[in-house]
Amino acid sequence: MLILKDLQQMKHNQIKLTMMTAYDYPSAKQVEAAGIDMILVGDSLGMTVLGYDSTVYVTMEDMIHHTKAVRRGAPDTFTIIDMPFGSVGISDDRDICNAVRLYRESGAQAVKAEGGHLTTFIYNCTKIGVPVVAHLGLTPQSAGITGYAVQAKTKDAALQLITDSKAVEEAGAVMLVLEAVPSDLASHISRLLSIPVIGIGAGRDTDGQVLVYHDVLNYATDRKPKFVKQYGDFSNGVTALSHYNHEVKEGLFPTEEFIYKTKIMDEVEND
Ligand SMILES: Nc1nc(=O)c2c([nH]1)NC[C@@H]1CN(c3ccc(C(=O)N[C@@H](CCC(=O)O)C(=O)O)cc3)CN21
Ligand SMILES: CC(C)C(=O)C(=O)O
Ligand SMILES: [Mg+2]
Repeated sequence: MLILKDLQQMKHNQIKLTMMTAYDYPSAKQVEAAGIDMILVGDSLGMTVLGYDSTVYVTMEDMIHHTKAVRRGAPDTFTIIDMPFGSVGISDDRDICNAVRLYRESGAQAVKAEGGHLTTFIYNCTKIGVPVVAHLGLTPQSAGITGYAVQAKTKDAALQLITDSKAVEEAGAVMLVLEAVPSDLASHISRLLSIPVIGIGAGRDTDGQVLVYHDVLNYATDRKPKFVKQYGDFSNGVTALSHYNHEVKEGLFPTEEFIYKTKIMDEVEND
């Protein structure tokens, strides 16, 4: 498995870092088999696999449950667990207890938390040995306030994002995810920081990219952000399921090859 040091070294060797979300055993197996560097068990699982219209309903238990399955599917891939809404940013003691619990119960190699206000939290985690990935720009847990719009479009907001990025690095963040920000700004921040900057909707000059598994594979997602490129098509699963439905209704399935055959009823009836 690539460890944190390897991943951080890749930035300095100018090798692009790849990250993809996974939420369960089969998706994790596929991401690992594809050779992707890192898995993010995103709280996007609330939308992609649990069917909520927002990430704010995702619980600590949801995150741990899904991450344990991911670890079984991808035991050799560096895995990051999202801290769900309400589990961080409330009070220093609670925040760190939640990070410790997610880290040790899930088996993930790092926790990720949204927002530039978390420098104390990042510092406290780092001090006791929990690696933290920071997430700035569009932070979906705050969508109730910001919506899902591109962030840092004004000069003040751009300067604030630069300040926050520097601050999370100084607090000890091991990596930074930048979501939905102008590409020139993301490029600047990537050069400014020593830690890897992973972009989603942040242009091509970040140190790496992350996308959501279900978006990349067109797997029953509702709407796609502009930054999504679809590389595969799992929606054709519906065609297969319709075919199954039809064959059972018409008595076409199961055929001989799928049937257990004995003469057991001869014996039962001759008794
Ligand atoms: N399937 C999925 N993919 C994601 O990338 C994702 C999730 N779910 N859930 C958690 C967050 C939410 N994210 C989102 C959700 C919507 C937009 C979106 O619709 N953006 C619009 C712009 C909207 C606006 O300007 O107001 C776009 O066209 O990109 C972006 C990011 C990213 N994350
Ligand atoms: C979109 C990525 C960065 C994320 O936080 C998630 O999938 O939850
Ligand atoms: Mg997330």
